[in-house]
Amino acid sequence: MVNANEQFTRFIELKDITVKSNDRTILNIPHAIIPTDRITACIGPNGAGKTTFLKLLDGLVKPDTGSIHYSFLPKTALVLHHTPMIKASTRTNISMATDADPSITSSQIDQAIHQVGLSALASSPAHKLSAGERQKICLARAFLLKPNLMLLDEPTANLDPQATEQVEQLVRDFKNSNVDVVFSSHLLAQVQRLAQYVLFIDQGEVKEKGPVGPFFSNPQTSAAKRYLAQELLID
Ligand SMILES: Nc1ncnc2c1ncn2[C@@H]1O[C@H](COP(=O)(O)OP(=O)(O)OP(=O)(O)O)[C@@H](O)[C@H]1O
Repeated sequence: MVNANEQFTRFIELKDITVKSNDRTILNIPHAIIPTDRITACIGPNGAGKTTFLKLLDGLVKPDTGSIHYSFLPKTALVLHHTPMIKASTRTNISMATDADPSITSSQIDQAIHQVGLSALASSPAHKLSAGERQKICLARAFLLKPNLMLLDEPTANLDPQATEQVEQLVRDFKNSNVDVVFSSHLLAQVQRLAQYVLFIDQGEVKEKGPVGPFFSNPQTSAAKRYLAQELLID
């Protein structure tokens, strides 16, 4: 059931979710709603469970208990950080999306390369590109799969400010072309720039959630207060 104060047009509802690994509980979410009609950020300390959470939404990780209800027919694309490139051109790496969807056309590939700003590097060896350029390859490949929900795990990890800005703009472009986005990040300023909604995950639990503004100005839980204070020290 959706909280009466929070009217979402598209959302994912989790009930009684646990994800375990070797008897260790990695996620424990009795109930949570993730609005996908707005850009949603997952934040929390290292090892909190953010990547596992995104994999769960993607279906890559199956819950040990509980259920996930999508208010729409999900077609997800998950982009993990540190995705390796094959030793081939940018275009070939992006074309690998056709393995998952053979109906992708050559002109759609060109369009995706153009959209992420890699036209000049289309023939360059992908494994020699910068971290930012490689991330754009991953985003282009994911976008080609025509998802309605992009799940991005730390999409600007290890990127410089200029590449970060470009990737953030691509995320906005995705949203503007009706692709919902849920992303994880350790960059609080980025979350405030990009997201409208935030989920604070700590020790495998969604400890706090809500619109970005109130979360940052007035966090409710001691765990979120502590996390924000510590992150701001190193931001
Ligand atoms: N395949 C796995 N097998 C065993 N343990 C795992 C596995 N994947 C994740 N974990 C554990 O689950 C916990 C959550 O990991 P996860 O990568 O989801 O956290 P995170 O919040 O994304 O961390 P970070 O911010 O460091 O990327 C960690 O303690 C991790 O060691």
